[in-house]
This record gives sequence, C-alpha cells and structure tokens, in this order.
Amino acid sequence: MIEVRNVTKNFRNVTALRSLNVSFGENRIYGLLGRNGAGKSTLLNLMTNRLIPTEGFLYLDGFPLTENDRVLGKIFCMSENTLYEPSVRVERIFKWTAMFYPAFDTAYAAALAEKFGLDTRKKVGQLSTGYRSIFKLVLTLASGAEYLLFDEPVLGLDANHRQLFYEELLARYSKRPCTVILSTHLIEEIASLIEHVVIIKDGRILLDRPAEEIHNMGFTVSGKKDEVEKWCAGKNILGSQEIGGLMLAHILGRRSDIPASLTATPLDLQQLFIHLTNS
Ligand SMILES: Nc1ncnc2c1ncn2[C@@H]1O[C@H](COP(=O)(O)OP(=O)(O)OP(=O)(O)O)[C@@H](O)[C@H]1O
Repeated sequence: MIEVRNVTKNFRNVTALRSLNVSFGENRIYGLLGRNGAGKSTLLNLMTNRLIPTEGFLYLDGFPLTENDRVLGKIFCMSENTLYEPSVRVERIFKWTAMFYPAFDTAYAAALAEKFGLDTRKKVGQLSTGYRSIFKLVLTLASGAEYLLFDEPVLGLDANHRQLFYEELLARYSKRPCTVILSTHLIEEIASLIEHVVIIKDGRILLDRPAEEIHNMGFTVSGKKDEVEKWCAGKNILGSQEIGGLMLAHILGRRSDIPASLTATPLDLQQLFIHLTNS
C-alpha cells in the first residue's frame, strides 16, 4: 500500500498539495481525477521521489518512500518526455529499464510495441507525439512493477490506440494483478475501468470512494422533457441535457420510484466530477 500522510508541497509561492492524506491499496485500479492544476502530477511525482514533500511523509508497505531506492523499484511512473534523451533509440531504453527494474518483461515490451506499431529502432526524438506516449505506455506496462502510475497516458493517441491501451491494461491487470493509478481528463473513457475514484481539488482530496459507491450517490433520469422536469421538481439536480423533446437529468441522492414512462440509470462519473469541481 502507498500511504500519503499529511503531505504539503510548495513551489515557491504556489501550494500544490495541502496536508493531503490518501492511500492506494494493492491490486486495484484507481482513477486520480482533478481539473487542470489540481495537483495530480505533483502527487504522482512525490510517489516516485521526483519531488520531495515540503511537509509530511509517504510510505510503501510501511517503509518511507523518500530516498529509498529499494521501495521505488516497486513503483513505475509513466514519465514526462523530458526524462528520455531524444538521441537514444527506444530499444536501448528498454534495455536500460530492464537493468533498473529486474521484473521488466522484454518479450512483452516487444510484443506490445508490435501491436501498437511502435518501431523500437527509432530514436525517442524521432517519435510523433502519439508514439512518444505509446513508447512510455509500453515501458510502464512491461516494467513488472507492482504499482503502475499513468499520468495522462493517452495524450495524442488516436481512438484505436486508446482502445488498444485500455484492453492491454486490463489484460496485464488480470494476468498479473497490480495497482494501477490512472490520471486523465478523459473520464468517460476510463469510467468502466476504475474500481476506486480519488478526486483532487486545489491540492486537497475532495472524494475518495469505491466506484460502486459513486454510482449509488445519484442517478440519471431520461424521458420526455416535460415529464422529466415535472418529476425532478424539488430534487437535487446536478445538471441536465436536452436533445429534441427528450431530457436527461442527473440527480444527487437516493433513487426513488420513478414513473414507467421515465428511465433511470446509475450516475455518470463525469457528471459528478463536473458538479463537484465546478466552483
Ligand atoms: N515545478 C513547478 N514549479 C512551480 N509550480 C509548479 C510546479 N509544478 C507544479 N506547479 C504548480 O502546482 C499546481 C499543481 O500542478 P500539477 O501539475 O500537479 O497539477 P495537475 O493536476 O497535474 O494539472 P494538469 O491536469 O493541468 O496537468 C499548479 O498550480 C502548478 O502550476
């Protein structure tokens, strides 16, 4: 388990994280969500020792994370582009990674590269934006680490490659259970994948709950506009959408009986996110 205890991170005059407490348990897929500048990357960078907390501590299985290379071998974070020398070939970086991460699976990395059409003889600097993301995805998936941290994993990927990534991530997860932390703005795409949701707002944890509970926090009602409006009167409405004469209303609270002419579905994570982080 990764534990973040009372962590504050200041950058000169900016406080990115404020006395933050959160834990990431074993063998679970987490969605780490937040608006731009909320503090997601800062948290991921603290978990991989790229940043040092201003205050507070981080632990992995009870051992301090800070300046502890032994525990860090268990965590792999899909890094920023700047960490890789542009003149080095992808295949060489695979070899280097295998030296630092003994569980790195070279055959699996090669198979993934082939599936995504990544030419491993290319230099990092020659890769397109999408293929740079793919290169880092492959490294992370094949790292063999127990904790896989993905910061904006599908940046620049086309729809087919994004789909392939989600499929490969699930295949990796079911074959060899690990903890996955996905930080992304594409909430709808990962909603069905994640088992636990952590939302950060202004450097603080706003929500930390199993996905199942979130779906039960509210519901969406759809049907003819006038009927939906009538039924929703007096309820806690998060938001609504209209298409032609039809209406979709997202409601916070316990689901009660609805008329047969209306349809109710579990609350959409994206709608809840927008509502919680809007102000
Ligand atoms: N190296 C840095 N120097 C100064 N300020 C920084 C630095 N890194 C992050 N910050 C600031 O800390 C805050 C949190 O940034 P962070 O990158 O963690 O947010 P984020 O949630 O990952 O955002 P995004 O979704 O836009 O990537 C922001 O106000 C950002 O400007």
